[in-house]
Amino acid sequence: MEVVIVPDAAAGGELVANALARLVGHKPEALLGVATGSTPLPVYQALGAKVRAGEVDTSRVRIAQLDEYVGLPAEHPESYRSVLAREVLKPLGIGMDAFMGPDGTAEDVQAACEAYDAALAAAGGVDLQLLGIGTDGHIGFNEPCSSLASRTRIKTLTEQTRVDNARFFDGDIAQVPHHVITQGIGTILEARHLVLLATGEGKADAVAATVEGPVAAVCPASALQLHPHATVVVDEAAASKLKLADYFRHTFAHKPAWQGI
Ligand SMILES: N[C@@H]1[C@@H](O)[C@H](O)[C@@H](COP(=O)(O)O)O[C@@H]1O
Repeated sequence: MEVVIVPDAAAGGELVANALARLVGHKPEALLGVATGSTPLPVYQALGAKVRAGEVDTSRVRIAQLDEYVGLPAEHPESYRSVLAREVLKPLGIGMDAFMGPDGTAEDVQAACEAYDAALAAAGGVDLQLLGIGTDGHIGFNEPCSSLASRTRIKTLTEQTRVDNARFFDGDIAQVPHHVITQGIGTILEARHLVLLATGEGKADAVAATVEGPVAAVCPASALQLHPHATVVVDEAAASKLKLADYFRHTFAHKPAWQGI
């Protein structure tokens, strides 16, 4: 696992956007796995700027969704499908025909989950999966003690996650669904490159457990330690509880520039 410590969220956004641009440069039809939440927004902004400047051609890029609320109509402004259409697809100039995600309104949720896993595999698999992290170490919506081998399935949110996400629902927790569909941890681990981005002091404990703790289902993000190509990009605040911070800084500073992340 590589840990890159950046000065701030904007620098993290630029670093990850550069990695995405480089990927799309050598694989124009790349399948990019994207995450919602506030943390990846600087990535989408930085990549959007490159698209507008003509530095990146997204005409063949495909986008895959990580997780979704169950029961919110697709057109609800806070369904993750709507959020991604607004925050990722539109700024990157990508049409909904290049988008794939689970159906959060399906009557048979389990069948919709299995269909999504099959669709990801049929599409050739995710090339780069961008991840945020919850304060409890969740990735996607894989709450603590999710099986590290899990596939896409329905999950029940913890109250903490519902409280954290109420800000997107006018601060009204009653509007936050209890159930979600999330790519499983086993599904996420199948992506060719995992990039987890974390910013702010509130993520420092979760980042330390992810990077320096044991691989344990109680911290779902620690599963990244099992992946052959996982990159954790953190700002100084999110890195503040890493014991090996100086080592990570030294290693990245001396890495050959051509290698990227
Ligand atoms: N399902 C999403 C996660 O994918 C995201 O990583 C997390 C953190 O969000 P933020 O980046 O806003 O802190 O929020 C939600 O729970």
